[in-house]
Amino acid sequence: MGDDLERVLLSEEQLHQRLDEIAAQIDADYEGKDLLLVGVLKGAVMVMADLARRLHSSVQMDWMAVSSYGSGTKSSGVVRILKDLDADLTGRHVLIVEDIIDSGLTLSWLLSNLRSRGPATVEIATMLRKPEASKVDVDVRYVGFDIPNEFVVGYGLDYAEKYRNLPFVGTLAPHVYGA
Ligand SMILES: O=P(O)(O)OC[C@H]1O[C@H](OP(=O)(O)OP(=O)(O)O)[C@H](O)[C@@H]1O
Ligand SMILES: Nc1nc2[nH]cnc2c(=O)[nH]1
Repeated sequence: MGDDLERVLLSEEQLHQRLDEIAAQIDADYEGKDLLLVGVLKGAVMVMADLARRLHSSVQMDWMAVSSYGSGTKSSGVVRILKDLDADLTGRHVLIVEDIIDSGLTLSWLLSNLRSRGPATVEIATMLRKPEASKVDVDVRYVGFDIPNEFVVGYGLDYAEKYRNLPFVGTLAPHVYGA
């Protein structure tokens, strides 16, 4: 995989240090409350696993898989549920866990979908956020890193289903895109 990478944007150590800080914040914010973490497949698998292990209280974890009806690489904001949650959200404290917010359209849809299920609270944690996300009115409680508007892979993020298992976040060399 090494030859396919252009540069490392965030090292494994940087990601883990930031997760330590975010987990401490979440522990403090949800003290005495039952928390349900909702991971958005597939990209959020790494951040979910690493974040959940850092939390001191016992949390529940559930998963959703969604697909945007966008053409090409852009999300359209029209979302189809491929796998729904098992949990009933009524009265629950829900924390959506994402790997990246790019256009923000997926999350905006997800937020209103989950809010309609009667939870006590719904908040969002994302490892990465791109500048475009600021155009959508979504309040993100926990952000790992604000990154430039570049296509990134690793730590759950793929290009054509590859590179998800890289332990860091990086950019791809032009030859990978066929340039
Ligand atoms: O803010 P947006 O522009 O809507 O993009 C963000 C979404 O894109 C990625 O998922 P993707 O559709 O690539 O699926 P994956 O997690 O299975 O790779 C990511 O995990 C977010 O869910
Ligand atoms: N792999 C990957 N998926 C994304 N989905 C939205 N933005 C990105 C990105 O930069 N990389």
